[in-house]
Amino acid sequence: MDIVSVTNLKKTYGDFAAVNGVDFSIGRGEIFGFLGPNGAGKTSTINMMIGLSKPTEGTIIIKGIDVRKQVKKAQSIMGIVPDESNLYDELDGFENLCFCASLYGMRKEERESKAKQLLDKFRLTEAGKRPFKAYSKGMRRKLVIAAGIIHSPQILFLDEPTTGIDIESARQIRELIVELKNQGTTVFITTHYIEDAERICDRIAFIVSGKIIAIGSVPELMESISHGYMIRLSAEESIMKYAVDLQARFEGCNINASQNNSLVLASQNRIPLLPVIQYFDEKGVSIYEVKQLRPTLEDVFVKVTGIEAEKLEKEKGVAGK
Ligand SMILES: Nc1ncnc2c1ncn2[C@@H]1O[C@H](COP(=O)(O)OP(=O)(O)OP(=O)(O)O)[C@@H](O)[C@H]1O
Repeated sequence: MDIVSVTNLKKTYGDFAAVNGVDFSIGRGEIFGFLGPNGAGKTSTINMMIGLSKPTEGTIIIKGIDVRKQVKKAQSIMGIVPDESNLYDELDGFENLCFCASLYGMRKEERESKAKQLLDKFRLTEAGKRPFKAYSKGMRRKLVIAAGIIHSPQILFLDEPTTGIDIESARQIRELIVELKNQGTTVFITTHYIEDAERICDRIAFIVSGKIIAIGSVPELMESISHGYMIRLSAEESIMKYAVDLQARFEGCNINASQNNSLVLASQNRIPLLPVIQYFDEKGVSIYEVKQLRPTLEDVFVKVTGIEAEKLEKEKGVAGK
């Protein structure tokens, strides 16, 4: 059952359409990812969904609530984690969390115990006594996320949660997102890290220039590009010299050199393995590995967007990734 339904969403700044007719829905308990390069319209979309900015056109319904008409009611079931910190520099970690909890009407005892629990979960118990301004980038991001989930929201919005932070903090954040999903929370996440999207998202939308150009689960997106069949053969010695002969024998196969002592066979049809192995056997060459190669989400992204995956990840300064 869908908890979010977005229809024909548009945001224009003057003549420029930052979000240009976007439609998607999110199932309850799903992790839904928005993946796209700088300026694609990710933050503009999330800001409209959380009621921070008004759509130029379109509707956003969250758990039956029209966000444009009942923004406060919709926000009461949301957790919001912006890409920039929204916490107080002078307050310590514990005080910041308690303050956020008080905004959601949580009682003193409940907010203090939840704040302690979250500091512990993010391994920030010691840091919880220090002012927020003394935190590293990774610690800041973790505390902002803790503040966004302190009231146990039904749907969590995360804008670029792992951008520019250390590997360990990014891993802890991914684990937490999956844990929240397992407890029934729906998660909307924007990212330009293909690997993050592939690892944790149930469904992903690729957004470029304000439009969704592909949407689906990771396997669905992978199936959407015609890749044919590819296998890689690895031997103890160089087998490149057999490439021309192999190509002549196995019609429709393209043979490419891979690294070291490997060859890659590609074909639009299934490649019969036994005759290929027998061929090498007859030549006295033993094949120690045969691996089927599948397209990655990165291949799909590059194919449907025409944007190099490396460019996408380099855009935001990925120190520590
Ligand atoms: N307030 C604004 N006024 C004018 N243009 C804006 C405004 N906010 C965003 N834009 C433009 O809208 C486009 C989409 O911006 P948005 O921040 O939504 O993209 P994004 O996908 O989140 O990018 P990034 O990964 O860089 O954060 C960009 O071209 C941006 O310059």
